[in-house]
Amino acid sequence: MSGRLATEYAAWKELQQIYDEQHASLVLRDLFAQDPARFSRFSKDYTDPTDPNTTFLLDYSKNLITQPILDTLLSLVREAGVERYRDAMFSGGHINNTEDRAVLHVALRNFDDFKIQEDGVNQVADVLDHMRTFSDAVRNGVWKGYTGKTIDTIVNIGIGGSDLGPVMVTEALKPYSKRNLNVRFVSNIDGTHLAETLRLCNPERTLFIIASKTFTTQETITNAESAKAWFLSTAKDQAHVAKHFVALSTNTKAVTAFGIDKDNMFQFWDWVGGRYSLWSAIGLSIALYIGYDNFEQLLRGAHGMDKHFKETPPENNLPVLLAVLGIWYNDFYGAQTHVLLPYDQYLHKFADYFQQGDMESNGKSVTKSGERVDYQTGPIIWGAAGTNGQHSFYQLLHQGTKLVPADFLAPCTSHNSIGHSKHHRILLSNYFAQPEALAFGKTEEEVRKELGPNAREEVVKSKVFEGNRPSNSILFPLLTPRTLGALIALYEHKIFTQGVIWGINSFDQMGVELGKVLAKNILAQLNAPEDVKGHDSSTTGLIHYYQKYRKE
Ligand SMILES: O=P(O)(O)OC[C@H]1O[C@H](O)[C@@H](O)[C@@H](O)[C@@H]1O
Repeated sequence: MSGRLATEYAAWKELQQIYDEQHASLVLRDLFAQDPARFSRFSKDYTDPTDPNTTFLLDYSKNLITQPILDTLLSLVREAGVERYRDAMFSGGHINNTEDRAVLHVALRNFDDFKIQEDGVNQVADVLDHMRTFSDAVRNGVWKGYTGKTIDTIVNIGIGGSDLGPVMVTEALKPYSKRNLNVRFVSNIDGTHLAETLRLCNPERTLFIIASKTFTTQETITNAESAKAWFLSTAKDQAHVAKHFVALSTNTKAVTAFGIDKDNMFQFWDWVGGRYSLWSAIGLSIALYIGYDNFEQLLRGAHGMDKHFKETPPENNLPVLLAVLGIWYNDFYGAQTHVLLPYDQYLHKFADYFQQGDMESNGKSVTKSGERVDYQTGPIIWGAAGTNGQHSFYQLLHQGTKLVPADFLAPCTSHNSIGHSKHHRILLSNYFAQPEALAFGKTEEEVRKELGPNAREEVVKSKVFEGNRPSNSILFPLLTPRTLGALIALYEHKIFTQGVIWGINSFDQMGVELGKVLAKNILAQLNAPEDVKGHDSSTTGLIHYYQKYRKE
């Protein structure tokens, strides 16, 4: 267990010095002008080591780096022991030290390639088989509801890691779905979410998937109980539940206590973190929606990236490169956020997904050995699909006072070539233009030339784009299950690498606990004003106001 403070590394100190001395002269316009080979120097073609047809391009030339800076960032990777930690993860080491657990989402998509020893790993193939048999039966209409009708709607009830991955992937891979099967997601405890979803469902033809690693999450269990009550209000007989409710969990006892048959439970293990679980049984809604074969392609794409991450030296290792570039801005330039900008409507949930993936992993302020960090850790992740973002927040990206490093992602070919791909050409012209505008801006001189000698001074100034705003561009042929798997794993390993450098445990989530405990206490006090005890005056006042106006 390392958990060293990142600021103690020699490479970190060196980077600080480089930043202090050079940042004012790191200007993308100049860097490109000085080096005609900059693009080829700072871009990489990825080819899946297990499948030559899965490829993408990562262009990181529009970053505020030179070769010596990148070399120093990579020295930091070596000094922090990223490769050692990576190997420990892949071999089942208990790198989640606070919970004393292995971190083995890579074992869920391994296909017997890496040798991994840990309880449960040898059951992965059986669970995948179970998922295949079940999803085939539902999709082919062999699995029937209690009145003999086929299933037409899947409702996944889960939250956090038991929701966001399946939501993102089913949206992303919609072109691979069988269009006569709907998939819906209920996550929020707000009854509105369940009520509005149930309005669209026929109890005779709906399959509920109760997805919860722990099977104790208040939102999920409450939603699941209410869904069961809704179902039974029509189906009447408890015996019919078996045809309409399945569970995805590590907690067999709680699943059977809920009334779900053990045969209808899809197992996973404590070494699968919630936010890394879409590859496990938690992906059942994905397999149902796009078919098991496509789900397997997703896993295989991720496995290809795992192999790349495990076997490639840092200077050519794409997750490592993304990680160090992020650290350069986060820790030396003081960037607070990182924006994910997919130019693909199918990826419109990508940023939401990595909000949990990144922020729950690296939003920590003590190291693995319990020391308070004296530097910034995980960034705020946000984003939206292009071009919508351009008409919303890009103003700030271009001319605001904040530095927001950006990742632009796009497919060369769209699944929807309407208008002879006219839409896609326009979309991609924006995908190419935005990083260019961010990087190179528009000088005062250029603005003056454009507006002529009579232009008002304030207008000239308002039209200047300072530029020098960094970005990565990722371009792939088509958004296939395999490519998506590779892209998700790319970001997972980026997060891993940054966590190791920051010396934190990226695999626990203690920060979600306190609010849960306080809410439980407050729930017991909501009935009467005199029950409200032990709070500050603000919390007490808020609860009293609610009690005055609520209606059952
Ligand atoms: O799958 P579960 O156990 O219901 O947990 C759902 C979510 O709960 C908490 O918010 C965290 O622990 C998340 O990491 C987790 O994904």
